[in-house]
Amino acid sequence: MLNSIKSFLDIPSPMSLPLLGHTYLFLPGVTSLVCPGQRLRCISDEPAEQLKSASKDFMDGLYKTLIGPPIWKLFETDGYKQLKCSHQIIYRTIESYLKDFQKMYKTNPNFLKETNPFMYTLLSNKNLSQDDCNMLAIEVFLGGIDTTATTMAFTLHYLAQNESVQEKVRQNLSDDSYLKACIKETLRLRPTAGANSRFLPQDTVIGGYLIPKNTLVSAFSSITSHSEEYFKNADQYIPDRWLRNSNTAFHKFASLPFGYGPRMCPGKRLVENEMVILLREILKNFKLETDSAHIGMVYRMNRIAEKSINIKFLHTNH
Ligand code: HEM
Repeated sequence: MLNSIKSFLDIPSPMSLPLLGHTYLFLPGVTSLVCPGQRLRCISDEPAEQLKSASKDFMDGLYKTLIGPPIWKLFETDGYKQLKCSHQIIYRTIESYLKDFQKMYKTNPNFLKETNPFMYTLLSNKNLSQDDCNMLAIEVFLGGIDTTATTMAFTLHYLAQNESVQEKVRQNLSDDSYLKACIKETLRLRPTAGANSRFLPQDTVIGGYLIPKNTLVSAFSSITSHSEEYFKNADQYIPDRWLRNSNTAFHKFASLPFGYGPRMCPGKRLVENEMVILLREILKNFKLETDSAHIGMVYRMNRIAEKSINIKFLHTNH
């Protein structure tokens, strides 16, 4: 059955979400041009704070708006108001930054190409309108906020819980592969996306069933990634299973935290690098401890921790 996931996730379907008078384009490939750290570095402190709180409201508002019957189409519900207000803040902030980049593109395109290839690619694409550029830039922020924060927080939680794994990370800090294995193991146990979904553009046979065109099909890899059928000791945090030299083999579609195919997450490489850099700095300087035992996930727009993740950071030189 897992092999059949490929048949529909591989569909190069264009996807757009018309909302709030704009169209979210989700163009594959475009956001993958963002360098690590760039999306945070180009925004100064105060607007970054505003964006942070607006993006939380945006995710909450979007969830409340899309989860129930669409009464927001008849009148503005509280969720819709939250969504609209946060969207305006995000849109205005990004728009003003984009204007600065546009000036730079006109006066010194080569400098922009070197220092911000993402913005250069957006602005030099003649098929994109001003609104398209704004929406794609917004995607880079919104696509990566909750997902990255949740994965970071859970990785710190698992490392705090598993002292021997934490020590092994510290001993292998110069080599990214063990830290990457920890991130993969966090995403296996606590993936921020419950499922990967596609609307079928044509009638498609999946796992022996004929599914009609336009049906929304979801592969719940958050279930298979937790299943003993695919992972031995599935409930345990064992990053070693992801190392190249480990003897454990498992199906490549059993854990798909970044999706698969033309619409898979374009932020994957960026976020892996960001998290490795941050985790390495934290573990160099701090020993992690926690009193929390099990922390599950709840569904919002992305899956997030069901409660606060509390971690003690103890200076290693004390
Ligand atoms: C741990 C962090 C992240 C996780 C777990 C994650 C996960 C995902 C998943 C599961 C999808 C849907 C893939 C599919 O349907 O096949 C997705 C799509 C997307 N992600 Fe991420 N993501 C993360 C970070 C980021 C970051 C940092 C960015 C931006 C820099 C980003 C931008 C996007 C965009 C734009 C899409 C839509 C792609 C499309 O539809 O073509 N993500 N992500």
